[in-house]
Amino acid sequence: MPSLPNGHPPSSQNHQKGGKAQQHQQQQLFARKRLISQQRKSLPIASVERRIVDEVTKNDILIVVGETGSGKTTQLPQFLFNAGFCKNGKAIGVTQPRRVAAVTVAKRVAEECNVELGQKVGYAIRFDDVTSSSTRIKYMTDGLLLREALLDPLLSRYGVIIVDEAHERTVHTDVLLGLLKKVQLTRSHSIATEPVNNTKTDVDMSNAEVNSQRSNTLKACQNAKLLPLKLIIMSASLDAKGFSEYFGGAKAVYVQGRQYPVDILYTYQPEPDYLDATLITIFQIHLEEGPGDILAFLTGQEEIESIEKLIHGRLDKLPEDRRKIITVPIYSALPSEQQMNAFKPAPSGFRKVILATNIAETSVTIPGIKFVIDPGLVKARSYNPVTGTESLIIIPTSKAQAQQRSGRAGREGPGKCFRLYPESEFGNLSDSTIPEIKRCNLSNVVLQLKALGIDDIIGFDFMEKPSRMTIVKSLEQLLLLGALTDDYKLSDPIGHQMARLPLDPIYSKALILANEFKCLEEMLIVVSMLSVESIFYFPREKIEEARAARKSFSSPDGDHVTLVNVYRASAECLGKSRMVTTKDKTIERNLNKWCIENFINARSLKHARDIYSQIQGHVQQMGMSVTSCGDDMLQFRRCLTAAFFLNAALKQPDGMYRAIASGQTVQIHPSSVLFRSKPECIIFNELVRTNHNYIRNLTRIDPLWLPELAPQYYASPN
Ligand SMILES: Nc1ncnc2c1ncn2[C@@H]1O[C@H](COP(=O)(O)OP(=O)(O)OP(=O)(O)O)[C@@H](O)[C@H]1O
Repeated sequence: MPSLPNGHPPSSQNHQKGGKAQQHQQQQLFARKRLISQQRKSLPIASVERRIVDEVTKNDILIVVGETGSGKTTQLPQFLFNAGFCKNGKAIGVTQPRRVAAVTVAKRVAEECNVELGQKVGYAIRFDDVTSSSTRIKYMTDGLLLREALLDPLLSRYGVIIVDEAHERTVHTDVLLGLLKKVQLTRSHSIATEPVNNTKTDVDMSNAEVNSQRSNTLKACQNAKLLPLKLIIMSASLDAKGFSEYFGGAKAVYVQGRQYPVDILYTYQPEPDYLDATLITIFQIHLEEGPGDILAFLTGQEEIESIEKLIHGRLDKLPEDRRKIITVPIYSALPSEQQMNAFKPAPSGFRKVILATNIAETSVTIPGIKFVIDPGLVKARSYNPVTGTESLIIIPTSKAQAQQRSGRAGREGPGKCFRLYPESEFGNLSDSTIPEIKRCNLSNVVLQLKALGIDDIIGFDFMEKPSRMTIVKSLEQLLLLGALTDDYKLSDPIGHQMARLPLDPIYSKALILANEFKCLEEMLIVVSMLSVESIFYFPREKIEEARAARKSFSSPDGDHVTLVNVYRASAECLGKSRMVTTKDKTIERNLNKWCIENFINARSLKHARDIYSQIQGHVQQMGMSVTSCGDDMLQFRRCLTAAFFLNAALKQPDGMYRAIASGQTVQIHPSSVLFRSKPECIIFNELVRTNHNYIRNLTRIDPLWLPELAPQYYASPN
């Protein structure tokens, strides 16, 4: 019998209490299992299990289209597992465009299968792998599967790959589709074999190990008879015809029926201010509708934060008993643990209002959501290959996106979706979203394809080809960054190192250079801080105090050094080493306090610190040592120039700037610490297009450094 801490045996009363509690817990568990089993049986897909298994058996490529919530993501992999598709030791891989979906769906499926997460069912996303050698159903982001292909070019550990939410057409999905087509063809022609088991991820290995593993895998596959790869393309809002044509007339299966109805409501008139309309709708639902949580779609972190404040401001004016609302933000720049808060139930009696970007648009089931508010807008990437500039713009959603958004309601019972535009406008929306590959800089894609051994990028079998000009521009950029040799092959070691870092090529190069310039610590800080949104926080009611607080960190050298100052100060305030992490509760409390006092966005800073430690792990694995240049900011600015030389701008007589590479006229964003001083020459990280071309995140440089540090670009006669 276990004894209590004071040495006494537990009393029989305690024992009884423990026994009752345990019994109650067991009853609850049993009831939950029964509920889940009933839910599964009632899903529309449950009635076609046999048919789906037959179709997958007969067809190597299958397109599955079914209503949102019909059970595709959670059930189909289980059907295939139960039908014996993993008997040969192979796994079923399911890709998702977003991390949050991969994680939450894996958790649900593990629960449905009654197994521990990471065993039979697991997930893997960038920086977080919850799988083991026994994992047979693996949810992951599409980007992660692409990285796996770097080491295992024939994806030999998978018997089935399901590309879920293919309608989203992210850049990764499109590249993956082309790659999977090629892998499938190669695998069906290969001879003889044993499964190739890679348990290491690329970051665990040195360059030589990576190359040797790739070539071993290739040899094993060539000498081996790999089972053909089964490929399933899935979505609720898919252009099945287009996908079928791309895959040589692949068969499409339609799963009929939805679980619960969702009422769609439109406004009579277009709304002049969608944020205000969102706010009004939230309160209308709260005051007039029955119980149920609300999911509102907004376009970004800043909007989410401002609506959050407005909600709380208005709540204060309501009678005490009507104030029971909790707000939960969810957007991609939020760390995964914080994203998971959206999935936790609201305290009893409270209504949860989730303020989300399109990150919560597909695949996820957020328990409790009954009402969806959709203003019909989304922030999307846009790329101009002529100037080589990428920017984020707010555009109307497509019909497919609107359908996905409404599909987040009606998953546990009937729901309502409030579209904040007239019904006539819905008819004018485009059917599907323009594939991201047609509206972004492709340097990352080209680098990945080169690392996969695919050299002919223009000839690659994309479902929809990006423009030739965009590809050429990306090749040029990679050449200038030193990732490619003169004959456009991946350079060694720089190109290989850049491909292994899970960052934009320009940031990967910045880290490699910083290692040489002995300021890797500062560059890691900058890359981490630039990976999150809005470090500084300017509440309207305390704007002067917030400005004064920022001034205390400001550097006349520019925004990058200012970010380094913030990061260092945050660590110093904790009295720890500079690189302290934020896992400890006391540290977290101190950090929060410090952030409030200094008008720093605590969420963003914590996220930046987490990213810092993750990338630090990567660069250390690659053999780099994280040294600091201390206060020698000259050295650091020179390094920034060597890395971001493509984004240099010169002041013009009228006070505007000319971006040297694109020739565009740009101006300094008012949020920059250099807004007033307007130095002669600067490098910048971001071009934001509103009614002006604004540049953000700047550093003052000496123009003479450009030909010295980037002779490949500035010393050439062109
Ligand atoms: N985490 C969860 N908690 C509660 N119920 C869930 C959860 N995940 C899934 N479900 C239930 O399972 C149903 C099917 O979900 P699933 O994600 O498989 O549907 P889907 O057809 O893939 O939808 P979508 O096209 O929107 O991704 C949901 O409607 C919901 O009832």
